Amino acid sequence: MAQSVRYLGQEEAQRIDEELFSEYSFSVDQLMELAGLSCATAVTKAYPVQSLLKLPPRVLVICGPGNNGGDGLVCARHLKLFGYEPAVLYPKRPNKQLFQNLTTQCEKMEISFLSEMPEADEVDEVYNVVIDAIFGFSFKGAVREPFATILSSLKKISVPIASIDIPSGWDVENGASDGIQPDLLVSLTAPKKFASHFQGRYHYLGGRFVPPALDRKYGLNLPQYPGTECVLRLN
Ligand SMILES: NC(=O)C1=CN([C@@H]2O[C@H](COP(=O)(O)OP(=O)(O)OC[C@H]3O[C@@H](n4cnc5c(N)ncnc54)[C@H](O)[C@@H]3O)[C@@H](O)[C@H]2O)[C@@H](O)CC1
Ligand SMILES: [K+]
Repeated sequence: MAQSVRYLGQEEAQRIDEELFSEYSFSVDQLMELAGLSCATAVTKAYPVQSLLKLPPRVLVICGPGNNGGDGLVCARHLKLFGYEPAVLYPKRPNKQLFQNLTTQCEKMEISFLSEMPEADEVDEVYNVVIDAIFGFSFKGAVREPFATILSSLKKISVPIASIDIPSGWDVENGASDGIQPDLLVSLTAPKKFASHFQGRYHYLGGRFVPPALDRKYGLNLPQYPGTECVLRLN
C-alpha cells in the first residue's frame, strides 16, 4: 500500500496547500501544529531519548523564514515535552503574529535560542540530532545568506540530520546530489518528487489531516495511518 503513495511536483504541493486553507477552511496554525507534532513524533521513533549517547539529550533545531521554519518551532516545543533539550537557531524571523506566537511559546517552554550557528565540531560534540526546518516546498534558486553558510556547515557535521518536508537546499523535484544528506525525512501531506533520491535510513509520512476528497482529487493514494498514530513509516 505504502509504495503507491504519489510523489508531488512543486506547484502541485503548493496548490494542495492553498486548497487546504481556502476550500477546506483550515487555518495555518492548525496544520502547522499537526505538521510539527508529526515531525517531533518521527524524531522520537528514529532517535528515542533513552538511546541518545550525549547527555543532556540536546537537539539543534534550525528554522527558516517561512512555514517550514514554523513547523520547526512547533516541533521544538513538542520535543521539549517529549524529554529532549532543544536549542533553536532562528536567524530570519518574519514580522508576523503567527511566528512571534510560536517563538514566545518556545521561550515559555524554556527552550533556548542561539544567536549564531555553532561550529561543525561543536554541533558534533554537543547535539544528538539536527532538525532541518530551513526550507520547504517553496524553496527556489540559489540559497541566500545566512542559510548558505548554515547549509555548508551542515554538510560537515556527522550527527544525523532530520529534514522537515524537504532536505533544505534540494530542488523540490530533482533533489541535489551535492546537498545535505539527511538520515530522516518527514514528508508532510505527501512526499514530493525529490524523495525518490532520498537515501537516509528513515522516511516517515506525517500531517494526518488530508480530507478524503482532496486525496481523491489529486490521486494521492495516501496509506492508512495505523490506529491513532500521526506518522507512518514509508521506508
Ligand atoms: N500543505 C501542507 O502540507 C503544509 C505545509 N506546511 C509547511 O509549509 C512549508 C511551505 O512553507 P512556505 O510556502 O512558507 O515556504 P518555505 O518554508 O518552503 O520557504 C519560503 C521562505 O524561504 C525563502 N526562500 C525561498 N527560496 C530561498 C532561497 N533560495 N534562499 C533563501 N531563502 C529562500 C522565501 O523567501 C520564504 O521566506 C512546507 O514545506 C511545510 O513544511 C505546514 O506548516 C502545514 C501543512
Ligand atoms: K526542511
